[in-house]
Amino acid sequence: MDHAVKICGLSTPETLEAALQAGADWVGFVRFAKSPRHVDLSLGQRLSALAKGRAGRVVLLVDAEDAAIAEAVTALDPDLLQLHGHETPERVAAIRSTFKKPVMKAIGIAEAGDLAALDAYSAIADHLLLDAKPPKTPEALPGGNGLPFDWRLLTGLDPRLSFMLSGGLNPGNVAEAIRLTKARAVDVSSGVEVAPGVKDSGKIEAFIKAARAAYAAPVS
Ligand SMILES: O=C(O)c1ccccc1NCC(=O)[C@H](O)[C@H](O)COP(=O)(O)O
Repeated sequence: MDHAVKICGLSTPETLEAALQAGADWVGFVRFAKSPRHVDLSLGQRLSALAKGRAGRVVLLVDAEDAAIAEAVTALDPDLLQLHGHETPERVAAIRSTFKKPVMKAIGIAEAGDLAALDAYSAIADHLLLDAKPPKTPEALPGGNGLPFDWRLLTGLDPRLSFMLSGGLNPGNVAEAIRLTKARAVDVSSGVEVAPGVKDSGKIEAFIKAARAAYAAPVS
């Protein structure tokens, strides 16, 4: 995942094409009915087929049962499963083994103590996504809220730990986020939208360009 850029929550062929043309390494499709970015199986299948061989295809699931995972895997044929709920390390291991797909576990970070979860998940998941914890309001989504966490919390991490950074990134702050956290991969959803669930091709291009420039810059 070195220097990888993921655009999450794509739900139209036009914005997916913009992400692919701009050089996204990963594209994400959300399977969570309460999300404004949710794709049904038919649309997800169509979008995933458009991306096949051009970028890694990620299906995002939240505390999904095996049957729901099975239908998403069958229809969307993902290259990676992103688990964005409260899945335990045991559940992550079971999903990985049952579906024979690499998994990326999202871990919510709000304070230093949240980093304690990293050891258990890094032993099992293929990738870790460090994201902001959702606000404690009943209507908040488990992710995709456009909120950053305090990136300084990551400065003491073992430099060998590879993770994807997300939460409130946008074209204007992604370079600083990469510089501060040394994240080897970045992920965005709200920061390339004009309204919840409505992606903007220009913002997608700007985000990928800014991340690429940051990764090309000499390390300070
Ligand atoms: O995007 C959603 O609607 C969503 C719903 C449920 C769980 C996760 C969800 N999104 C996760 C992401 O898009 C990102 O991986 C991450 O949370 C960053 O989002 P953002 O802060 O909006 O860039």
